Amino acid sequence: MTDPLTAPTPESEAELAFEGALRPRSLAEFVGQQKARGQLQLLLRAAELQARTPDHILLAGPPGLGKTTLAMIVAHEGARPLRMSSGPAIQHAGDLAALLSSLVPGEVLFIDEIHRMARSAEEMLYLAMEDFRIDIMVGKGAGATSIPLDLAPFTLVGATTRSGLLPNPLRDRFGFTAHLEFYDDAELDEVLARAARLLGLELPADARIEIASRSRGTPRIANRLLRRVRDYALVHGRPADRESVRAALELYDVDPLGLDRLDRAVLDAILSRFDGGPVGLSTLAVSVGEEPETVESVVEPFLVRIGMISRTPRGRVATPRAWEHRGMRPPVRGAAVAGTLFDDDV
Ligand SMILES: Nc1ncnc2c1ncn2[C@@H]1O[C@H](COP(=O)(O)OP(=O)(O)OP(=O)(O)O)[C@@H](O)[C@H]1O
Repeated sequence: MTDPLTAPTPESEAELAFEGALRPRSLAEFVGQQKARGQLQLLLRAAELQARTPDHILLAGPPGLGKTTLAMIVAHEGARPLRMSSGPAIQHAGDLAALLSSLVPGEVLFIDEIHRMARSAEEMLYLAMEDFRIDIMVGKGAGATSIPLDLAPFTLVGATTRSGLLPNPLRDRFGFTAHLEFYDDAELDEVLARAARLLGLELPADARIEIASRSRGTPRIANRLLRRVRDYALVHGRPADRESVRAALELYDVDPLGLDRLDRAVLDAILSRFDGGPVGLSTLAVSVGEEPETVESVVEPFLVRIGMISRTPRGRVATPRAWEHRGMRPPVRGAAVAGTLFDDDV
């Protein structure tokens, strides 16, 4: 169901390679996120002046806004080695112990989707972050003992699309949290200009604006749309101009606001099946055949941001703009909205 153009993470090797080629390598090359960038710069410089490892860093925000890129930059700017892992890969404390005990001094450890790490590993991480030490449990039951193991000093960079799911003790151990925001059109224009330059593609300003406005505030999506436009121009022997952008994006079903199939399915479900809401998250996710997490972390933030839906204590509700955008009329409301409140995870 997820659209490959706007899917939260790369779905193929080719896509990964394409993303890799366009990834900024330094803070100076990193577009936008001015506040987070300035804060990070200060933190890295202070660590450098004191010849120590930088504080642990938490990067929070929707997919595709540059969390992995920033983790790589933290390593690159300090000429430190980088180890990459992810929450789902750490399902036992032992997985984390193996990872931590093999770090070299000064290494940057990036854990993507850190909110999905096993609880037992999370607890081990507290001590590791604070004291660069872990306790390894040996044996079972009454005879079990713990052996302390010193670790090399490291910087943990955690990334999460759901910072609210992180337990407070873990969140508190990060020296700095950057909340990445959606990019505005001017920033996406800059991302696209840079990408076009790297790809050796001539992309006029009006074509860039057209792509930027359909990129859901997300550099990953801007770069993907650019790739499709480049293909279109190549196959049709046309310049990558505004007409090519429009034709290519129409072909791929990306509407003028950047809504893709899943966004439209979610909106249509709220409008048609639930009379505009309120509807709870899991009911909504089931009705569009998606995981609640995808609806919550990928679809909703953007629809809320562009004023299509609002989150209320009783569930998701479509706004007048959503009715208008989908060319539908809101129903005439009676005394109560019936039949939608059978899940409580709003
Ligand atoms: N500020 C930026 N300037 C230029 N390009 C960017 C920027 N942020 C992201 N990108 C581009 O978008 C792509 C996706 O970024 P990245 O993988 O860092 O996102 P992410 O937030 O880690 O996503 P996920 O949550 O899915 O891991 C990168 O390949 C990079 O080319």
